[in-house]
Amino acid sequence: MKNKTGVLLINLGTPDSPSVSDVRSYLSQFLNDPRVIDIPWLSRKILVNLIIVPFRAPKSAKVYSKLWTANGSPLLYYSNRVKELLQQALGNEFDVHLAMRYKNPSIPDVLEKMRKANYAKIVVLPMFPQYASASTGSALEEVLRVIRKWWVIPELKVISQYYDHPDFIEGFAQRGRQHNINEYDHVLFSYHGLPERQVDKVYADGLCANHDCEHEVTEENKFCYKATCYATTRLLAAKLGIPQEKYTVCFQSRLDEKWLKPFSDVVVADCAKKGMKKILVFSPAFTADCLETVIEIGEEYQEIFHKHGGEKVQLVESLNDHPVWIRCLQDLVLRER
Ligand SMILES: C=CC1=C(C)c2cc3[nH]c(cc4nc(cc5[nH]c(cc1n2)c(C)c5CCC(=O)O)C(CCC(=O)O)=C4C)c(C)c3C=C
Ligand SMILES: [Fe+2]
Ligand SMILES: [Fe+2]
Repeated sequence: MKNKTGVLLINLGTPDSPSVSDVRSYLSQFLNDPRVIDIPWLSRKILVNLIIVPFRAPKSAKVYSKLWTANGSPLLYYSNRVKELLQQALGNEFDVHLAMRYKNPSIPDVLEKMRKANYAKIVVLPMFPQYASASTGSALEEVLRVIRKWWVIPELKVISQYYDHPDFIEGFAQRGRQHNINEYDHVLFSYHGLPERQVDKVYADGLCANHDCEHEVTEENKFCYKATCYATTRLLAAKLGIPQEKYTVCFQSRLDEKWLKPFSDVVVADCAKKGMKKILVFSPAFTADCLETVIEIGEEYQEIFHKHGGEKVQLVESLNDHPVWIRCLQDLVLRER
């Protein structure tokens, strides 16, 4: 056992079931995370536990019921598939494990199994291509919180981001090529949104606005989520030959107005108002189908587009268990050897 390397894949997590109580418990764990709702403790407790969760849980539970399949939540189903396929690809020098930042399988439970396996080395690989404190940062903090108490702390390798990995880009490009891009009036690259203040916090001067994040990644902005989302987009658009005037980068799932702009739902409505009939939407912050892609883009944006005169919003399937995505993860792990 000792010569093996343990690989810990981490995804965001999903409720145990679409019931209101399981969704409430999931939202409560998720939104009480100080890296997600980054306001003072008392304000967060009041806002999250007395306002957001009680009102949101019943509504979100209805939406989760639509998302649920015979295999359960797509996020968990595909994360497990990826774990199995990555294990096959890496072979028996590695043990691949999967944990979720929120709910199950939990990071403490999975790490306890890994502690007992006594690995000389552990590679921690969050399934988020672009770094954000609310996703990657939170997952890594939780891993470190648990491992810091171990008597034996093994060699640890942490992969913070891979927004420009050639196989990450190629995987999404292959998903895009399943559609005839020329048939579409416009292409959206819709990323999960973030509060602007969270993006600003990666800078010494506290201001993303002082950097040219829409056009370049530099030493100063390399952990700026906005900059890496734009960088992923440039690489994907170049690979697929989509000219700049034919696509828009936008940010979805906002909780309030001070989140990254332009907002995806507004861009969708504007496309329809301009007379566009068919739009294609990539969502490359997510590596598996989930509520935010299947329902928010596939159903809610479809309704918005239709309401304003558009016809079809086509969501590009996420990487899910695509072989090129598995090759990307395999390369990220082997690089750490
Ligand atoms: C790119 C990864 C993600 C970041 C960054 C992120 C930030 C973030 N999210 C919320 C609030 C919610 N997100 C919800 C669902 C959700 N979020 C991500 C990924 C990131 N979130 C995924 C993959 C999912 C879907 C999970 C699934 O089960 O399919 C939800 C729950 C759904 C809902 O009620 O709308 C909330 C709430 C915040 C506040 C935030 C950063 C500040
Ligand atoms: Fe989210
Ligand atoms: Fe920035």
